[in-house]
Amino acid sequence: MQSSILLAGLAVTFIAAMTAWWWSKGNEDGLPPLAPGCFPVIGHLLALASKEPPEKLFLHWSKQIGPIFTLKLGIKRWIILNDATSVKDLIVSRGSIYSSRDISSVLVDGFFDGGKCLSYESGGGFAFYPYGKYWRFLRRIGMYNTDRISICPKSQMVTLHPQAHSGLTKKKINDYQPLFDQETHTLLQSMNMEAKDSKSALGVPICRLIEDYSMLVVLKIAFGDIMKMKPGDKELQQVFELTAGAATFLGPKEQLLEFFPIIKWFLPTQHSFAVLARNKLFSFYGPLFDKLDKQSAQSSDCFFKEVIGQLTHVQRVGFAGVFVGAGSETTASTLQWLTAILTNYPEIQDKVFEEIVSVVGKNRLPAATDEDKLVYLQCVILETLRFRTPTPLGVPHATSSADVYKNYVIPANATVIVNAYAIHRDPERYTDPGSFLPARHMKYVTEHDSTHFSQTVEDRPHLAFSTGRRVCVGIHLAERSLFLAAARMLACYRFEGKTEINRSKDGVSTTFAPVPFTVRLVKRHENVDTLITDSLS
Ligand code: HEM
Repeated sequence: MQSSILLAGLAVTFIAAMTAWWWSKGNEDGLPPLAPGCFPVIGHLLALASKEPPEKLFLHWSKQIGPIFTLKLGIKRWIILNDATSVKDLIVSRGSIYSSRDISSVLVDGFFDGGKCLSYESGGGFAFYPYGKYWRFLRRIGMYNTDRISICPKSQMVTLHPQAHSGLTKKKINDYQPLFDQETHTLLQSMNMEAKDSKSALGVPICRLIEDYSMLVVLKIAFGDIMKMKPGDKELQQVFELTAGAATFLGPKEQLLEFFPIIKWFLPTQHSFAVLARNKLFSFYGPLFDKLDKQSAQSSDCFFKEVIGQLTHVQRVGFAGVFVGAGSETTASTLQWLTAILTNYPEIQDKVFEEIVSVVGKNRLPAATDEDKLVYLQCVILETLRFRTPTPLGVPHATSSADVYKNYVIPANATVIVNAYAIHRDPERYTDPGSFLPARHMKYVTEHDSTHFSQTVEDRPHLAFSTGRRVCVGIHLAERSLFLAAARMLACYRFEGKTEINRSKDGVSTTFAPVPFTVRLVKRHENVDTLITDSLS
C-alpha cells in the first residue's frame, strides 16, 4: 500500500515537473542572461542550495554575467538587479510596472483567507499587496492623516486632500518623543541592571534588550498608553513569534515553494501554518483594538487612534501586523549590527563618544534636536545600514505587466529582487566597500537638505530602505528610533568584547541579524547612573 502511494506520488511529481519544464521552455527568449548552474526541470534550485548566502552568490554571479540576470525556478522567473542603474531605471523610473508583489499561494489561501483579505474592505496587510488601489489606499494611511483622505465607495478612487500632512514624516515623529524617552530610559535601565548582575565573563545579553526596545517603540507608537507591556513580558515574546512567523511569508525563501505548485500537496503543513499565523494575529491584536475603541477618549495619542474610524476590524488587524512586523525586527537587527560592529572598532566608538561630549556634555542625554550636530554618529548609523544591511535582498517585487529593458524581455508576474548587498559592495559607489568606514558619508550628512526626502538612488547613501513606490514607509520613524537608541547607549557605555560580525543563519527570511552575542558594558563616566535615573524627569 505504502509503495503504491509512493509510486503514485513520484508519477504525479514527474508529470508536474515535466509540465513545468515544458511550460517554462517557451518563455525563455529574450530574458536577461541565465545565472550559472541551471538544469532542466529544476532550474537553479541546486545552485541556490549553496552554503553561501544568496545575496553574496548573486553578487558573485553578477561579476561573471552582468548586473541583471535571470533565475529559473520551476514555473517562476526571478530577475535579479545587482546595480544602481537598473534599480533606478526599473524600480524608480518604471515604478508602475515594477512595484507589485508576487505573494505565495500559501499566503493567499491560508493567511489571507482564500484571497478575501486582499481586498480593500477586508484586508490591511498592505506590505503583501499587489500594486493597485487597495495597496495605495492603505499605504497612504501610513503616510498621511486619514482625515485628509477619502475613498469613493462606488469607484473606490482615493482622494488625497491638498491640506494632507504626512503621518510618518519627521514632523509627525516629533509627536512621539515622550514614547521614545520612555523606551530609551527603559533600555538604559535594563542595560544598567544587567551590567550590575552579570559580573561573570558572559556579559550583557544586549541583543535581547535591543529587541525589547525596538518592539516596544513600535507597539507604543501604534497603541499608545493602552499598551502596557514591559521587557521580559510573556506577551511580548508572543508578538516576536507572530512577527517572525509573518515575515517568513514575505521572503524569497517562501517563494521557493512556488517553484512547483505540486510541492504544496506534499507540504500541507505550510497551509496550516499560515492559517495559524492568521488566527494568532487576530487573537493578539483584536482585544487591543477593542480596548482602544472603549478607551479612545481617555487614551494617549497614537497611530491607530487617528485611523481608527476609517478602517474595518480586519483592516485594522492586518495593518497592525504589518506596522509592528515591518518596524520591529528591522530596527532591532540594525542596532544589533551597530553594537556588534562597534565592539570591533573601539576607536570609532570613542570618536562617537567624544562627539557626544563636545555637543551634549555629560550632564544630559542626547536629544532628537542634537541629531544635526552629531554628524559622525549619523555617519556610523548610515555605514551600519550599508555594511550590514538588515534586509540585503529587500522584499521581492513583482512585475504587473511585461516590459523590455536594454533589449531584454522582462515577463509579467516575474519576481524582481533588488540586491542591495551587491549595490553596497560596488567599488564605483563606495571606495574600499568591504571596510567599515563611517566618514565616507560625511559629505552626504553635512550637505544634504534634511528637510527634503529624496527618492533618487543617486542621492541615497544606501538602499537599506529600498527605493521607488514601495520604499519603506517607516524611514523617519526608523531613523529617529535608531538615532536616539544609539546616541543614548553610546553616551553612557562603551561596548567591549570582540564580536563576530557574521549574520545569523536562522534569521527570518527577509531580515538578518548578527549571531546572538553578549557585550561587556563599561560606564563612560561617573554621571551615568544619574543620567539614566533622571532621563525621564
Ligand atoms: C532599520 C529599519 C528598517 C529597515 C531597514 C526597513 C527596510 C524596509 C524594506 C527594505 C522594505 C521593502 C521595500 C520594497 O518593497 O522595496 C520595507 C517596507 C516596509 N516598511 Fe520598512 N524598514 C525599517 C523600519 C520600518 C519601520 C519602523 C516601519 C513602520 C513602523 C516600517 C514599515 C514598512 C512597511 C509598512 C513596508 C511595506 C511597504 C509597502 O509594501 O508598500 N519599516 N522596509
